Amino acid sequence: MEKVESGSVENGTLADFQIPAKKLNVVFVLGGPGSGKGTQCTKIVEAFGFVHLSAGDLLRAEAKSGSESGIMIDNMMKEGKIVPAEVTVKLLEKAMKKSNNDKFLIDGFPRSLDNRELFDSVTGIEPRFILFFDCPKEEMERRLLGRNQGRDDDNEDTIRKRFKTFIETSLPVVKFYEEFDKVHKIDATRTVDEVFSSIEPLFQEFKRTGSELQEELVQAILPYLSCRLGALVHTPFGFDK
Ligand SMILES: Nc1ncnc2c1ncn2[C@@H]1O[C@H](COP(=O)(O)OP(=O)(O)OP(=O)(O)O)[C@@H](O)[C@H]1O
Ligand SMILES: Nc1ccn([C@@H]2O[C@H](COP(=O)(O)O)[C@@H](O)[C@H]2O)c(=O)n1
Repeated sequence: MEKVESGSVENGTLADFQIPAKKLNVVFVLGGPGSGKGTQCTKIVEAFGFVHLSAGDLLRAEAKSGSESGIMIDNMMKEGKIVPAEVTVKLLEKAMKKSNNDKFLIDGFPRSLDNRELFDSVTGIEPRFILFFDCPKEEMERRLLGRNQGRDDDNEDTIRKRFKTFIETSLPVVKFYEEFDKVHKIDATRTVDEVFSSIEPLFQEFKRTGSELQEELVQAILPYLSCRLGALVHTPFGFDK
């Protein structure tokens, strides 16, 4: 098993992170397979400027990358099993360090008590709260079979295994956080917009200010501006003909 380099951690902070762990805003998004986590994360990102990190997406990308652990990840996902925490935490840590943002929605994580414990000891990050999408199995199954995104695990056999893992391994994480009053349980059976309306108030404190929106705009147009500047420098008389 690959081990997370402990050299990357200093006093509960990610050493090469620009922002101390305590100042990062992390929300964990949990719920059964197909309960609508990814769909709502997209809407939260649009409205509140979070970075969306889906543990499942990171694992799928790693599986495709041809890395040493790729085949093991692929096999575990096909069996609906939880990939060893060392692998998933490392991928999340890497993705978080790459971002300048201080607000992260971590979707589909922690999926086991092992996931939770390792993330805590490696990053020192305490989640602000946990969104838990509550949805009956029949509705989740209907949604997964209709998703049509070419996922290898959206078939009846793997879906059955994913539900079993969810009940046996992931629900204990929700119970853990319930003890600390950190869980917002959301009725996920409603329409996408209704579900979003019910979670929106939980994110009001993260509403972007005017200057943050301005900064985002500057960041978005910077690559274009530097490209134009480069063109000007290389054009005789300093302008395009
Ligand atoms: N409230 C909703 N009502 C009906 N369909 C929905 C709703 N939310 C999401 N869906 C649809 O259900 C399917 C699963 O949604 P989504 O991918 O967001 O779930 P998920 O919880 O992220 O699943 P997984 O854990 O398997 O990645 C998608 O096809 C999505 O369009
Ligand atoms: N923390 C996690 C998250 C996911 N997995 C594996 O990925 C599969 C797909 O996850 P989705 O969130 O995209 O549905 C899941 O069934 C697990 O096999 C994991 O191991 N650990």
